[in-house]
Amino acid sequence: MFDSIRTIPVRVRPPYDVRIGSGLLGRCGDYLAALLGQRRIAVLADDTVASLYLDTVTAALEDAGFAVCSHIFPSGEGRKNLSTLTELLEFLASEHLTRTDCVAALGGGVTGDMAGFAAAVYLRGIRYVQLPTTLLAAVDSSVGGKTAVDLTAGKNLAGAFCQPAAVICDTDCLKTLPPDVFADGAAEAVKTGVLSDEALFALFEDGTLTADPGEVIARCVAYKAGVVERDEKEQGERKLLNLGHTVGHAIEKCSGYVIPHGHAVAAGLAVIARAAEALGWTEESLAARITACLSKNGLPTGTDYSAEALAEAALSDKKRAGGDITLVVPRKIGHCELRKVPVADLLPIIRAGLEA
Ligand SMILES: NC(=O)c1ccc[n+]([C@@H]2O[C@H](COP(=O)([O-])OP(=O)(O)OC[C@H]3O[C@@H](n4cnc5c(N)ncnc54)[C@H](O)[C@@H]3O)[C@@H](O)[C@H]2O)c1
Ligand SMILES: O=C(O)C(=O)C[C@@H](O)[C@H](O)[C@H](O)COP(=O)(O)O
Ligand SMILES: [Zn+2]
Repeated sequence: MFDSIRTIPVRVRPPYDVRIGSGLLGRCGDYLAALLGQRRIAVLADDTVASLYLDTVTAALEDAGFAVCSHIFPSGEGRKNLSTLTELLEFLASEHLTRTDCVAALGGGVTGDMAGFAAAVYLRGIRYVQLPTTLLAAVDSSVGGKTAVDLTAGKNLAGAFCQPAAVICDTDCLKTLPPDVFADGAAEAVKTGVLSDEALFALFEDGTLTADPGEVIARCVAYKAGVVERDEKEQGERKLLNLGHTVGHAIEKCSGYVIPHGHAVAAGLAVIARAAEALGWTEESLAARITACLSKNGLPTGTDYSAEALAEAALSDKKRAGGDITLVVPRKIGHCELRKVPVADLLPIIRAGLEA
């Protein structure tokens, strides 16, 4: 028997559902056929994920009447670039996909971001669905419609807002994740807990994440869906979802994208929490609580890169506007704020977070 399916609506225009449960990949065909009508679908996956799940997904889609083609590319953030995007677009064109057809992003956040971007620009936009297979993609990247690739100058610098038509999250996929990749997802989940409320954050302090990931995914998705519904194009509130990312993206860039996103965000979250406490912006002992929670989930709480290197790398951040940059500052669990500071202040702020 299958576990129950949790369904979280995302009320953007047009709205879509995030379905979370065990065994969903093997049953995705009928659901998608009912949603999209039977048509052609291009499944895009990295090599690791393809070897694990492509046969299951292809069979489920074909059984439901879809004509399926698939394209496999090498895994890793180092491949989230314009060259792979071009490869995906050329594949869709070579298969003569039309505007009534669909793309399926089968994989983690790298695949979801790139396949979503390809779907956003191919023929000026065709529909796509997210089939997240990492914890990070389940709790964060598959929802909300941010798609992107990295440029030499920095992280996610070319992209589009483009919402998926559906998100189908099969929690069984988490069973094949290496511990470090599971931890990457924990970083975004802890971030969500800090933004959301004490009750969600407590789940990551007490180990519920590993005991009941379906519940945690549903709660993180519900929080993110609310933010996206209120501010789809990141004009204000949605910037809060970048908590830990100013320094996190800088760490990724300094490492040449060898340090994965989740680990970098964890370190970035610890740095901004310590800086905020040292500068008197936040309640005492919050940084210690956040860093303890990150450690408990197998994540780093610091970095070897210098404040100078990180501040320089952060200059390409999308929250920079002219001479100012907007930071996401934790005040207490369940309350973070946007704080605009002169770019020149970034170095002493990061230094405070590294030294505290
Ligand atoms: N669009 C958004 O809102 C958003 C949000 C958060 C992060 N992101 C992006 O997501 C990316 C990180 O995503 P990620 O951590 O999922 O990385 P990823 O997609 O590279 O996956 C990590 C590794 O796990 C492997 N993998 C995936 N599923 C597996 C499974 N079930 N079993 C075994 N191995 C599996 C992959 O092949 C890869 O090697 C970054 O590029 C980040 O910028 C985007
Ligand atoms: O959905 C959002 O909004 C986020 O900021 C979620 C982040 O976890 C994610 O890493 C996102 O890709 C960052 O976007 P960026 O605009 O800062 O590149
Ligand atoms: Zn992120």
